[in-house]
Amino acid sequence: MDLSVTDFLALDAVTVQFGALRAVDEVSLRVRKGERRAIIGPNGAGKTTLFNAITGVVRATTGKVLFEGADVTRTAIHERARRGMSRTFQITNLFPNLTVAENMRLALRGLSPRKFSLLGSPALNSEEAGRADRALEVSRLGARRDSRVKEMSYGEQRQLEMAMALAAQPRLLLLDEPAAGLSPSERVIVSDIIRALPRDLTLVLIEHDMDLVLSLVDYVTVLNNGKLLVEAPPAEIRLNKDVQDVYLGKARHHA
Ligand SMILES: Nc1ncnc2c1ncn2[C@@H]1O[C@H](COP(=O)(O)OP(=O)(O)OP(=O)(O)O)[C@@H](O)[C@H]1O
Repeated sequence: MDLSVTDFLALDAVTVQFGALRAVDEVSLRVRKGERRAIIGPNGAGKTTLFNAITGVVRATTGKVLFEGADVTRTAIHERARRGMSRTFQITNLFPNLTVAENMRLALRGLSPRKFSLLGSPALNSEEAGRADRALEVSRLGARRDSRVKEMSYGEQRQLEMAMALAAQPRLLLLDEPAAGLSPSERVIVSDIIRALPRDLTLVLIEHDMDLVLSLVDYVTVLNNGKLLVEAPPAEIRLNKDVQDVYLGKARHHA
């Protein structure tokens, strides 16, 4: 077996502890290059904390995170980003008074809005501008470059977040609830965008909408109380009794 293919992203017994709470409890998983993986589970299961441990927002208390064979467990966020990890957040992270193009510039330069206003509007070089344009096209915002973020729909704002994450040309893209808060028609747009992403881009996504998620991914990891409950292809997930008890049952009660 080719280890460089099988172990694109590997978590070995990762635990993230907040005081007495094990938000993530000895989770091990392997994601292959080009795979599309969903992380699902009820509220508080540890999904976002697991994302944070992968990207470096929090450090694993114990266990290891390996990215393309390198141990990145203690590596800073920006260094993990430089190695090819990119993510979106559950809550939008945009600058509402700036245009789409200006937000893209900030994302590419990693600047704060304060520095941005002090420096004016530093132009992108042609390679960066090309990347920004391609990411906007893929995210179906090619015609919205000059729109102010605050004038766009929430769905378009989520698309812009995706464009900003894609502009970094990641090899691993992590999407935290990309369809949360969207209308049914906006969900269709976001799922079409995700489906059309290059197949060699490895994708890990958290999503509460089961129909959406099961139609997008190759494999599903279910967390419950910080622990890995089930790993299976989408077709098996709906039929799994443990998943029905723990996840679908709770989701029905929420509805
Ligand atoms: N910084 C923190 N300090 C203390 N506890 C935290 C922190 N971050 C998360 N938690 C707790 O860890 C547990 C897991 O939270 P997490 O946000 O990872 O779950 P989740 O599966 O993403 O939930 P949701 O679906 O509601 O977003 C929860 O009990 C949460 O309250």
